[in-house]
Amino acid sequence: MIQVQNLCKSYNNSKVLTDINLQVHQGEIFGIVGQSGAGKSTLLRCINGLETFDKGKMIVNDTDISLLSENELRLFRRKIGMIFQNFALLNRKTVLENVMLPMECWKYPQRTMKKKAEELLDMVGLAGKMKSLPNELSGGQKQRVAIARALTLEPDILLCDEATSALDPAITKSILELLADVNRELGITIVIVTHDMSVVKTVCDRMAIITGNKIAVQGSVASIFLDEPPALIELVGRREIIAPPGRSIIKLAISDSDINQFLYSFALDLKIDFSIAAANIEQFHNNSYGHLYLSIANENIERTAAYCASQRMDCVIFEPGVRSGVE
Ligand SMILES: Nc1ncnc2c1ncn2[C@@H]1O[C@H](COP(=O)(O)OP(=O)(O)OP(=O)(O)O)[C@@H](O)[C@H]1O
Repeated sequence: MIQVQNLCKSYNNSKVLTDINLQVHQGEIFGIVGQSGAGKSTLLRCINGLETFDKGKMIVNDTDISLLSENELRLFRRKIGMIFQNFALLNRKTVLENVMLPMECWKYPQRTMKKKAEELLDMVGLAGKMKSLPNELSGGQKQRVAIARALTLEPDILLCDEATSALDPAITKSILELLADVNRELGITIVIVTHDMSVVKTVCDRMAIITGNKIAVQGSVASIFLDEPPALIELVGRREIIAPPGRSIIKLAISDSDINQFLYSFALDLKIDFSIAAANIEQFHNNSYGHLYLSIANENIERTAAYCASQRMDCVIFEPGVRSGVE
C-alpha cells in the first residue's frame, strides 16, 4: 500500500532522510517514532506528495508519486487525509462548515456536503456541536472535527502528525479509540507520527524508528518492545537493576498469560532459590507482553538457562553488575 524505497531528502544541502525503506501494509496502523528533528513529519509529507524528495521512490496504492503531474497529484491527494497537532481548523467557520471545506474545494453539491458532514460529525460523537465555532470546543473535540474533516473525501490512508500531542492522556485515549474505530470500520490505513510511545503501544500494529536520518528498525510493535533494540533504548531511556553479589539477573520475554504457569513449573522443576527482581508487562493492542527479571544465584545460572531453552523461552543473562532494560 505504501512502499518507500531508498528515499533521500535534504533541505538546503542538509540531509534529513537518507536511504529510507519502509512498507506500510493495507489496513494496518503504522507508527513512526524518532527524536525531534529526525525527519518524521518530512517523511509523512513525502507520502502525500506535499514534499518532494531528491532520490528514491514513493509508491502509494501502486502509484509512483514522483511520476504524477500537478493535476494527477491533486487527484491523488484526495485519497489521503491528514490531521495535525494544532487541528488546523478555521475559527471563523462553524464545525459543520469546517468539515464541509474539502468537499467545497471539490465542488460537491451543497446537499451532499451537508449530509456527509453531518454523518461524519455524528460518527465522531459531535452531532450536538455542528453550529459551534472551533474556539468553543475542547482540544479533544477539535481533533474529532479534524478527523471528521479528514474523512470527507473517503480517503484510503489517514496520516496523523502528532495528532494527540496537545491532548491530556484521557482525551488521547479517546482519540486513539476513535482512530482504531476508523481503521476497523472504514478499513482506512493509518500512519501515525508521534513521540509518545504509549500511542504506538495502544494502537499501532507495526512501527519504525528513525534515528540519524535512517530507519533504524521496523517491525511489529510487540516484537520491537520485546527485543529492545538499541534504537528503542536510545529513545525511551534505560533503567538499571544491580544484581546483588553472588547473583545474576535472567531476563525473559514472556506473555502475561504465560507468566503464572511458567513460574509454577520453574519453581517445581528447578527447585532453586530465586526471586522476581522486576517485571514489566505491557498492553499491546489486546495482548500483554513484557519482560520478567529473575534474580538467581550464580551457581544455578547454567541450569536455569538450559531449563529456559528447553521451554523455548528466550532469555538473556546479566551477570552480577548492571543490567539494562527499557523504561
Ligand atoms: N521546510 C523546511 N525547510 C528547511 N528545513 C526543514 C523544513 N522542514 C523541516 N526542516 C528540517 O528538517 C529536519 C526534520 O524536520 P521534521 O519536522 O521532519 O522532524 P520531526 O522528526 O517531525 O521533528 P519533531 O518531532 O520535532 O516534529 C529538521 O532539522 C527541520 O529543521
